[in-house]
Amino acid sequence: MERKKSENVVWHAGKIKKEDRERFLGQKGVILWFTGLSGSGKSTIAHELEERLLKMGKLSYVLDGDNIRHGLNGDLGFSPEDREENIRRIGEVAKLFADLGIITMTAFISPYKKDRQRVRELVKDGEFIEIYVKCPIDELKIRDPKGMYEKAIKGEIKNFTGISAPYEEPENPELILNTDLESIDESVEKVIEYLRNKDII
Ligand SMILES: Nc1ncnc2c1ncn2[C@@H]1O[C@H](COP(=O)(O)OS(=O)(=O)O)[C@@H](OP(=O)(O)O)[C@H]1O
Ligand SMILES: Nc1ncnc2c1ncn2[C@@H]1O[C@H](COP(=O)(O)OP(=O)(O)O)[C@@H](O)[C@H]1O
Repeated sequence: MERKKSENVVWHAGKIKKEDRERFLGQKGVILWFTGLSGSGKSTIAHELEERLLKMGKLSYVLDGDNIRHGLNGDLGFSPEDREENIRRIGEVAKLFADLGIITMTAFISPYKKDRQRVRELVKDGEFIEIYVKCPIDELKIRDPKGMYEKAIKGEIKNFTGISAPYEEPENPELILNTDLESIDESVEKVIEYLRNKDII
């Protein structure tokens, strides 16, 4: 989607920098970008991780459909163009949250490689952590908590990711969580270990 660049708008740099806020919080501001099919576990794992991090004294926040697709992106549907715009806006919001020093999690299918890559390029190296929440489609058809796959298979929902719309798998994600093989706790622990190893927490 072509967007008009803002003209005659001058960037105003604040006195307080990201590093100052990070020192204040005792953590690094990063984006944990969960990507994967509907029902793979993005939202479940992100919210569980948010709770675990808070118990450890670390501040995080989950951007997901509840606070984005019902609000900021309430005007967008599921065409390729709308999904692209969905991810573009979420990327910009996630960048702002990470700039605050918050461990920012996003839980969106984000099916297109180029859209995820564009978000990666918004922030510094190491600040975009792509987490592929992987689960075979056959398992998702069984989980199907909202009956969405059943409807999509019957053709009652058009362009449904994994059934009638594409999902482009990450090539080199920082982490892969196999939610058909590991428990929610094991996945959460893998992310915490990654954050510790990279001195993010
Ligand atoms: N056509 C189609 N394709 C895929 N998903 C669909 C579709 N229509 C509705 N839904 C429900 O919307 C949720 C996914 O929205 P996302 O914002 O994550 O999608 S995307 O990143 O823009 O592709 C996801 O809901 P949750 O699983 O509750 O997140 C889907 O079930
Ligand atoms: N190992 C697992 N990891 C994450 N979710 C799991 C796992 N096993 C079963 N589930 C279930 O799968 C569903 C995942 O739903 P959700 O987190 O909303 O997915 P998404 O955000 O990717 O659409 C939940 O009902 C969750 O309880």
